[in-house]
Amino acid sequence: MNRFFIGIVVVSSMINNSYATSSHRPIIRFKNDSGRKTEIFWIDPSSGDLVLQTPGAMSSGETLILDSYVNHTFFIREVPDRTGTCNAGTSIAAPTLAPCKTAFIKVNDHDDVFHILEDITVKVEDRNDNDSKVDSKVQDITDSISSKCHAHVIQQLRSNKNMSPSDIIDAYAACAQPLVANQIEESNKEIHEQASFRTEIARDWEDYTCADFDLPTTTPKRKQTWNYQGKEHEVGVLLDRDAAKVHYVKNFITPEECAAIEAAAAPKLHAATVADGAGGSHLQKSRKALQAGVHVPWDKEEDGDPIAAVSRRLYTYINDATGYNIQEDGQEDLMSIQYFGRGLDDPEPDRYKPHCDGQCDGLKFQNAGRVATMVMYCEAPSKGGATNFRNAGIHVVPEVGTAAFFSYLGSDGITDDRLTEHSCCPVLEGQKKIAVQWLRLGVDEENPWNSFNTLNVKIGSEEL
Ligand SMILES: O=C(O)CCC(=O)C(=O)O
Ligand SMILES: [Fe+2]
Repeated sequence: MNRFFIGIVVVSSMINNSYATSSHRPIIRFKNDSGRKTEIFWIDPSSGDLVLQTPGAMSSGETLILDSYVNHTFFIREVPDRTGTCNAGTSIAAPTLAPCKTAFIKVNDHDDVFHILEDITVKVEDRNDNDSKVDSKVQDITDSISSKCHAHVIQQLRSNKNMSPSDIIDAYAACAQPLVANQIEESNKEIHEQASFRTEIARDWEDYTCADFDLPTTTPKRKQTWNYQGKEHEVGVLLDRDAAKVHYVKNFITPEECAAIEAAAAPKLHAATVADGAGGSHLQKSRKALQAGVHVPWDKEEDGDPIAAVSRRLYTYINDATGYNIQEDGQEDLMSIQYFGRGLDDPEPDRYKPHCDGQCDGLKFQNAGRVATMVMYCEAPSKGGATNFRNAGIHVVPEVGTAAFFSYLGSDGITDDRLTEHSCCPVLEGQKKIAVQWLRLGVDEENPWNSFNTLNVKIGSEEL
């Protein structure tokens, strides 16, 4: 076989359409950019059977073209090499016989290209991803509106030769306005459909990833080092957007610092609560853990107090990573959170379902809200308990001493649009102990965090 051949396989008849939810049949492409062999299966929704679409596996560089149906799901699997090993020769931490990586995708009504990447994650090239397609679509729309209105104005000019330049402009505007409004409505509808599709995929991803105890921490986009007081820390940059950053930082918290936080928390541990959306917070099923706030003794910082030391380190890291320039005055206490595993069969395990710590609605930031979080892992469970960012496809497996940092406010004052939504997967075996600092912007000594309710409205200033 010609070794420069880039295979393209077209399959159209292997999938039956009895479960189609739309008459549109998107043409989808799987492009194997993973550098290894993969197999793609269609999941038959009636039986759950995996139907192989790539007999003999798909080599790296090959493209598989399918005409599919909206809502159909495909399962992608890395094929072990001749030695039975997966991930061989990659930058992914790959001990021999590391588990083969897998992924799922769901088809929407676009003719999408699914790029299978090195770590068998899937990057979807859709209209949003592809600037040139967006540009040409915008061009098509403006061309269509302007040619319609041009014709309309010419017609008016023919019947009324005395039109003044301002009449002509008015006539053009009267024609274009409803067309533009109509187009905006159409676009909003499309954005809404895409958002609900993403939410659906994210829900599946959350369930699959939390159930996969062997899933490693997502491979960072890049690694860098952070130097603090003469010590180098490895940083993995997992997500790097202006309004949404996720990093891990290794060797961030010491056993002594963890012990000091846990000792201060021990007498005050109580069931954790969740903001109720009406300004207060209550016990909720979505969050099952024990927690206690730990006051940071800033006055003992100079004496080397371990809680103050790790707190200073985390404020410095967050300001270095974001430029927010957050000060410690008026901030929330450090929170010690503990989850206990009660076995694989526990119907209601300790966990924290997907949530945002602060505002993540893609809207203007409301003063005094949370803008960043530092989760520091002091004890790691043996099964479950990863921190999972389902909308960003990021999974952080707790490792004692490591911290997960995330921030959710852009430099333009607009908050993240759900990419930093995260969960603590069910903790099934062992214990997970973390120290969490939620950081706010706009609080200070005179306006501390608890002078605002959970809607960030200053207490006493609510409109009646
Ligand atoms: O347990 C974790 O990994 C995340 C905890 C969390 O999201 C929180 O306390 O806000
Ligand atoms: Fe959280």
